[in-house]
Amino acid sequence: MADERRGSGRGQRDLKVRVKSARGRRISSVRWLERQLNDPYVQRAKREGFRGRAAYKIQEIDDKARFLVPGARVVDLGAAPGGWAQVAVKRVNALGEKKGKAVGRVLGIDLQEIEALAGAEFHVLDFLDEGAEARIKDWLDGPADVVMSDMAAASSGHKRTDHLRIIALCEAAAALARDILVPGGTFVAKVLAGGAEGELLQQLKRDYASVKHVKPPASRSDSSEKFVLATGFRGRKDAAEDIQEDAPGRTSAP
Ligand SMILES: C[S@@+](CC[C@H](N)C(=O)[O-])C[C@H]1O[C@@H](n2cnc3c(N)ncnc32)[C@H](O)[C@@H]1O
Repeated sequence: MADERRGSGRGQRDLKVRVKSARGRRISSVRWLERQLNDPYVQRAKREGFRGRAAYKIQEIDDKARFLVPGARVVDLGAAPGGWAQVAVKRVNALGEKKGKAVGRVLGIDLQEIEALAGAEFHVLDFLDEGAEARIKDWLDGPADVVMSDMAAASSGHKRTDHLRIIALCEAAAALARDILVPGGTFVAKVLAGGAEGELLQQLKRDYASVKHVKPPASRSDSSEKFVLATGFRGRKDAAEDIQEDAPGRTSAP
């Protein structure tokens, strides 16, 4: 977090401290601190060893939809600092911990470096770069059961621009999901108010048995964020052929 101090007196200086929020916006540190101190999810994340309160968003979504199952192969887009990955690692490896059996896989990418996490593999990558999808496919080396995206571009301060940017990220994530998901797979991605719309929503409805928008309790009520949750990937004829070549016989997570 950037921290810049202006003003002369100490009280005045403290009040004028500015911090950079996760989205790059500058907000008052007083407001930010108040929010952190009063936020039960922030305190809980500290107690439970999560890297951020965002972890509870995917935990709550998955508590209802149950796609992070033991053995699942998960792609985590916009994974820094690693909260969603922590939840995924725990859930896809549950059998492994108990019985020492084959475990799931969590592959995360982000613009930023992510601190190592046992059970996950992280790469620094701009998902919008040409060739990003090919690199993820190379690293994954096989199909995925879940593609999840919490990617959010730095806020421009202009609602419509932010909405268009997040939809562009969501569209790119959906395109990857369409290429690598096994039949029955799940796609979950952050969108803003208005949700997935237009061609993206139509495409998701064609590709998945169920498409809905969810706002988990951990997502702040004053935030326009919500998530599109698409389950029961129908499979794509050509995608299915690619997947069979890579991993014969694989249809879904055990
Ligand atoms: C809200 S944070 C993700 C939090 C994460 N799910 C967690 O639980 O720790 C959004 C992330 O999206 C990443 N991001 C935004 N645009 C991206 C892009 N084009 N490629 C990769 N990551 C991107 C940002 O760097 C940021 O770390």
